[in-house]
Amino acid sequence: MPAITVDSLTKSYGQGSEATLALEDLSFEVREGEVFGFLGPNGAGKSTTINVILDFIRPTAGRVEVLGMDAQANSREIRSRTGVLPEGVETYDRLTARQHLEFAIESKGADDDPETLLERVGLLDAIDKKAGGYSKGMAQRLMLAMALVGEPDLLILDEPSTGLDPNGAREMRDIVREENARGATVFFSSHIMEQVEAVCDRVGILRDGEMVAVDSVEGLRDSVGGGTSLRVTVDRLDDEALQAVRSLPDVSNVVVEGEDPPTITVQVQADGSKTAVLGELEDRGVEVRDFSTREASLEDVFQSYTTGSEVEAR
Ligand SMILES: Nc1ncnc2c1ncn2[C@@H]1O[C@H](COP(=O)(O)OP(=O)(O)OP(=O)(O)O)[C@@H](O)[C@H]1O
Repeated sequence: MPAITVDSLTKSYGQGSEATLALEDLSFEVREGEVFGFLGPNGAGKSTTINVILDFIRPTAGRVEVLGMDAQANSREIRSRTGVLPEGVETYDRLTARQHLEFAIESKGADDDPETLLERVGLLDAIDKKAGGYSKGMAQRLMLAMALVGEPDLLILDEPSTGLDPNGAREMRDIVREENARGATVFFSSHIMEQVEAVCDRVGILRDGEMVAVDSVEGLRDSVGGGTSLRVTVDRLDDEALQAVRSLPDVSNVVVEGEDPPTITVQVQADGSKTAVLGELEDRGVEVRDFSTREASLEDVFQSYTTGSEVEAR
């Protein structure tokens, strides 16, 4: 049984000409026991999906099942077995971290110890301080501790690294791993590939309300094929030159990265194709001002799936 099944989900906000189509016929599964990274740029529809999963908003069409139950009919039971780190801070200024946790523990009928949870998220020092005086990162740590209450079967984390410094982001990843090792399924959203590739078994890439890729981190890595990313700055760009580069063998993901100065990035698979790209541009009368190369990363895959229309997804 999958932990989450999203089936033909459509959500539009507003009506008539004012309507925004946030999700369009979205389908995917999160398997039991996996860490699933839900990636997409701002506005792709990640929070909307999470809000439907938790029955905070109702879909326009389609259906969602969570832990084998209907998301709408069984939302109460689903929430009792799920730990949620929502997007944006939702702490109460006048309550301390201990009071926040006591409240969460009582509402879930759990028997966790607030001190143990706060120690795990690195907030034990501030246990009796009011949340109103917390930094963004501290508030985020407190919200995470609340999500961990009651050893949930499913953790849903919406942009969990928001407000965290690099150390905090690393600790967050450690907690995701520990929770997963305990048996929890983890579903987390991010707009930064780097944050998900270290901990995720699989990644789904969302763009404009549609899933454009779902694969294991390994599979995505294979799709970059150990190639090289070449970045070229030129004096001008035209369609003919772009088309010529696109039609070269062993060249993919030709993306116009900037207009001023005109810059393109290209993924090349073979050693010779780098010179072929530069040669092709010069043959078309385009002057190469500068170029650099680096090993292609998953970030390149993410970028190629989520930017502009100048994309040739492989
Ligand atoms: N309550 C709302 N009313 C109208 N439009 C909305 C509402 N909530 C979201 N939208 C629109 O739906 C689309 C998807 O938004 P959503 O917040 O789900 O994206 P997201 O991927 O979570 O983005 P972010 O990374 O910025 O949080 C956007 O175009 C957004 O403007």
